[in-house]
Formats: sequence, structure tokens, C-alpha cells
Amino acid sequence: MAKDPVRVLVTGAAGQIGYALVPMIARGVMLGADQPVILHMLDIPPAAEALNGVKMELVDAAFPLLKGVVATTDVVEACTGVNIAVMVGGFPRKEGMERKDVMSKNVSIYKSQASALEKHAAANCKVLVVANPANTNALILKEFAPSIPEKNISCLTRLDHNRALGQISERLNVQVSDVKNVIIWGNHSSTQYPDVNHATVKTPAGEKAVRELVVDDAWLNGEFITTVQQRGAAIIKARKLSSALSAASAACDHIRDWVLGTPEGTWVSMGVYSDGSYNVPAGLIYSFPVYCQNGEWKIVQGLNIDEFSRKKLDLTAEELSEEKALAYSCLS
Ligand SMILES: NC(=O)c1ccc[n+]([C@@H]2O[C@H](COP(=O)([O-])OP(=O)(O)OC[C@H]3O[C@@H](n4cnc5c(N)ncnc54)[C@H](O)[C@@H]3O)[C@@H](O)[C@H]2O)c1
Ligand SMILES: O=C(O)C[C@H](O)C(=O)O
Repeated sequence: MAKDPVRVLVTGAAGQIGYALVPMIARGVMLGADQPVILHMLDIPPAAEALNGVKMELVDAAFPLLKGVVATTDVVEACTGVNIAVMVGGFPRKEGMERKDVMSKNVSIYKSQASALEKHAAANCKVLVVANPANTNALILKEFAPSIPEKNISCLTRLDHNRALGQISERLNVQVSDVKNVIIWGNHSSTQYPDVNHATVKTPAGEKAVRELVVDDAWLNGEFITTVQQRGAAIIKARKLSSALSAASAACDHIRDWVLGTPEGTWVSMGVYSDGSYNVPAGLIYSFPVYCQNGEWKIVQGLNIDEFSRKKLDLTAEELSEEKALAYSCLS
């Protein structure tokens, strides 16, 4: 029997991530090749015409899984009945801007969209915040939508996770699909900590630790980390626009694994509400390694954190605490 369609909201759908993301969703990349979808696309009035153009292209693409398109500038209409909300709308960072510069522009958007989601989304709607500052926007959304369970609100650090997999795969000249269990800790910013201490590679002789194969701790503790931390800025420098196809692809990976589960023995990174695991202060949206099963994520427990890592986990937590304070000062 055919499945009922799932309603997926994409805010900022006329923007560049939106343009890459909506066809992926309509092709089944996010929710599976047997899952029909109805796309809800929201943007602001100055982008209404462009949004309508995206809707026209979705119709023209004749996606078999796409059972309807709502394209609107009305936040209530956009949020009504949605099962998944991918929050991309906002003001992106331009060359030379720090992420904090975009803070005040974005947190007020997330405060108001929190209320619309809380009142109008389907019960148990899963929310993924992509727009920067992603962790803090997600925290504001959580705080101003108190009836949405905190386990349903997340932010995107899967792009950083995938970037880390990509760097290891290039360095070792192995398939990226054979590398797993890197971790992104903390903020989706240049203080994030890409950690390979538990990462492995599938080899003909079995699974081997990444550190054992790279045999270059100076690179792993130095250039590897900064490359992943600075990759967003490097893309902006090269394209004069922030990453879009990789961000859209990572958003699909994030939701797919959350809804359909992570493979046995494999974890992914998600920005989720901290419960104090690994002595990360509770009350921040912080990126952790998670397993997903039956539509729920669980922080991977019991990983050893050495002194080098501890400092990095704490540094990015400190930045998030500062962002939280700054966000509240922007709102008041
Ligand atoms: N977390 C990540 O890994 C990651 C990666 C890349 C980009 N980003 C962030 O994603 C966001 C989107 O990036 P982009 O390149 O698509 O930007 P973009 O400027 O091309 O698109 C943003 C869209 O949001 C719309 N918008 C603005 N305010 C809105 C509102 N109140 N409601 C609905 N829509 C609104 C704009 O009109 C625009 O169409 C940025 O904040 C960017 O920094 C995050
Ligand atoms: O770094 C940015 O502002 C863009 C985006 O978040 C990215 O990681 O590519």
C-alpha cells in the first residue's frame, strides 16, 4: 500500500540552499524512494516571484513522489500540518563577516517562526535549523516553542561531519563511504572540534583506526582540524557565496538518518539540546555524536575524551554560552 505523503517545510526556499534542497526532497533523497512528499516552501515577500519560479520548476520536473507544493510568504500557511521543518531562511554570512554579525538579523526571525511552528505544525514535527548561527537559532526556536519537545529540535552539523569524512578519505586515498565515526563537537562555527579519535576506515584487513592509518598526529591535530573548521569560509572565498549543494545534501542526510535510523555501529553528528553529557553545559544546542533509531536520536555515551579534546570541547561550549547571551541581548 502506498504511504501517506509527509509534509516537509523548507523556509528560505527561494534561496540558494533551498534551490538545491527542494529537488532532492522531491526525488526521495531525504525520506526514501517510496515516501511521497508535499513540499511547503516559505520565503519573504521580496522573494515571492522567485519562489513562484521554483514552484513552476518543481511542476516541470514531474517528480513522481511529489504530491503537492505550497509556496507562500505566509508563515502560518507554510507551517500548517508539517511533519518535518527544515529552517533555511535567514540572512547568510558574506565574505569578511563573522558569524556573530549575522546573529541579530537571524534570532528575531527564529523567535517568531518558533511560535508559528508550535501552533500549526503536526504533532511530533521534527525541526532542523540550517540558517546561521545554526545552534543558537535552534536554541531560540526551542525556547520560544516550549510545547515542541526538545528532542525534536536540532541544528545542522552534518555538513561539518561530512567535510571531516571527506578530508580523511582524500588524505588516505580511500572511499569516503569506508570512513566512519568522526565526530563534530560543539558549534557550527570555527570553534567546532572535528575529532577523529574514534574514527575508523574499512580496509581489506578489517576496520582500522584513522590515527593508525594516517600516522601523522601533527596533521590530525592541526591542519585537518583547521581545514574542517574553516571550510565554510573557504567556500565563500571561492564561490563568493556560501556552500549550498553540500549543505542541502547534508540536510537530507541529517533528516534521513534521524527518521530512518543510522546503520548499526555508525554514528553521525547532530546539534541537539545538551543534557550535560560529556560535561557539556546543559541548555545549549551542541553537536554530539548520536545514534538514531525509531525516529529518535541518542547521544553516544562512554567515549574517552583526552586532555587535548577536553579543551576543545570546552572552548566551543564557551562560545555557545556567549552566543546564547548575545542572542538574548539582541532580542531584548
Ligand atoms: N548549518 C550549515 O551547515 C550551513 C551551511 C551553509 C549555509 N548555512 C546557512 O543557511 C542559511 C541560508 O543560506 P543560503 O545560501 O540559502 O542563503 P540565501 O540568502 O541564498 O537564502 C536565504 C533565503 O531566506 C529567505 N529569508 C530571509 N528571511 C526569511 C524569513 N524571515 N522567512 C523565510 N525566509 C526568509 C531569503 O529571502 C532567501 O531567499 C544562511 O544562514 C547560511 O549561513 C548553514
Ligand atoms: O560558514 C558559513 O557561514 C557558511 C556555512 O555555515 C558553511 O559551513 O558552509
